[in-house]
Amino acid sequence: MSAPTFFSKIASRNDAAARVAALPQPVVFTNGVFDVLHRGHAVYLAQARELGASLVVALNTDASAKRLGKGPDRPLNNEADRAAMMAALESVSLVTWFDEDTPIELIRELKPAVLCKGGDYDMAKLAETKVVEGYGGRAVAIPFVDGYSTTSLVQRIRQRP
Ligand SMILES: Nc1ncnc2c1ncn2[C@@H]1O[C@H](COP(=O)(O)OP(=O)(O)OP(=O)(O)O)[C@@H](O)[C@H]1O
Ligand SMILES: O=P(O)(O)O[C@@H]1O[C@H]([C@H](O)CO)[C@@H](O)[C@H](O)[C@@H]1O
Repeated sequence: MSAPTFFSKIASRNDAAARVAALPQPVVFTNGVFDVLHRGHAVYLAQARELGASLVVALNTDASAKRLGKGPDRPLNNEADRAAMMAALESVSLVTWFDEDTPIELIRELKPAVLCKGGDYDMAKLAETKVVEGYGGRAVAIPFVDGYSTTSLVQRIRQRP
């Protein structure tokens, strides 16, 4: 049996710029850990995709994700597994990674037309917003879907007897 075609949506950091340039434009970009997927992520990504013709998801590498301090054993899913789950979603056009603390360098390189985060972020306070607006792009917060977060899901699973 051959590998599912969605694996072809995964691009190395080195290949990301060329792959993004070949996507239908305008490109929407988002970033994050996306450790254990939940409904909030699925709705968020589908709504982000509607803001353009393609959606690029940049995942924190495992080393970068660990530095965010979400917990000593986070991420629970490694970077290759998180990328596979992202690529399997219909709303996602391309998946890549970044190893820094923020996606700023990658955004400078890819120059997406739209930068998205969930409504748990104030876009006006993000350094990424200045970068995107600096080349004529826009930064958009997608409404938060209440009651869904990976951290609360993991806590609930761990509390079960
Ligand atoms: N419930 C939600 N509704 C809308 N957007 C969300 C929701 N949860 C996360 N997002 C967005 O998804 C992206 C990735 O978020 P992240 O992987 O940190 O999810 P999380 O559930 O908050 O995880 P954690 O609890 O581990 O911090 C971010 O842009 C975030 O704003
Ligand atoms: O999954 P998260 O925690 O939403 O992802 C983080 O987002 C940060 C955001 O873009 C700026 O605060 C980013 O800097 C961090 O590297 C994670 O991707």
